[in-house]
Amino acid sequence: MSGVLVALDGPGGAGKSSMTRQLFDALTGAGLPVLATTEPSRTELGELARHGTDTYRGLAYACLIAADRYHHLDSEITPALQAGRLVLCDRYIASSLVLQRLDGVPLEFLRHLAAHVPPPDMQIILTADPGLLRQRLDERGTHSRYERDLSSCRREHELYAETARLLREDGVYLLHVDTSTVSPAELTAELAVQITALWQRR
Ligand SMILES: Nc1ncnc2c1ncn2[C@@H]1O[C@H](COP(=O)(O)OP(=O)(O)OP(=O)(O)O)[C@@H](O)[C@H]1O
Ligand SMILES: Cc1cn([C@H]2C[C@H](O)[C@@H](COP(=O)(O)O)O2)c(=O)[nH]c1=O
Repeated sequence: MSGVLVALDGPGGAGKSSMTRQLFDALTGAGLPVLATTEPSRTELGELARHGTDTYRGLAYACLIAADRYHHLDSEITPALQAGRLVLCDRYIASSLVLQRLDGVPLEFLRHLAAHVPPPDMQIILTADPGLLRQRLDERGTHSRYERDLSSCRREHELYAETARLLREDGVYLLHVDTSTVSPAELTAELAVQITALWQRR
């Protein structure tokens, strides 16, 4: 039996990590065999990518992120899917199609790098108004140079909207969710219903 891959992406501060944890708790509690994971991965290569945003940029960083994704697929995601598990991945291809473009990497090159990456069975894009994202990041603290100022929040927000359109055109099942108007608990419940329905249809 094959598993299901759900990717959560969206601008910094949209709530990807919080929602991944809440969905893990809700879906595990409902008896589903969930693996929650993240990109960059928790491997040595992933840690290099996660902590290397001030050292590596542009094409080189895009290749580092892509290498980590292929290694993550080989070492963790594909075995879990083959074992019939539900994989929740905090950041996946959509993050590259946005963040690496913020670095000036051409879309065509990024698509080429992702040519052998399996698309998720469900792509969730969490979003919120850029001003609110900025406020959340200022309160929580930023994680990287991509979260520096309001103008980068705005550009990231626009690129996620464009990326959502591109992924839909490619046939990816995509939910684009605004987190500014719904409470985290309501959102978790709503997304857990959608994921459970997908799980039952697999
Ligand atoms: N739906 C929400 N409503 C209000 N605050 C939220 C919501 N989701 C997340 N937050 C808060 O916003 C901050 C950022 O959340 P989180 O770290 O989950 O975002 P993220 O998308 O994973 O960010 P990053 O890309 O920087 O890792 C945290 O302080 C979190 O508590
Ligand atoms: C998957 C992915 C990640 N990144 C970068 C962006 C951030 O600097 C870190 C992730 O940290 P966060 O706590 O989740 O914000 O990795 C990237 O540039 N491209 C990617 O595809």
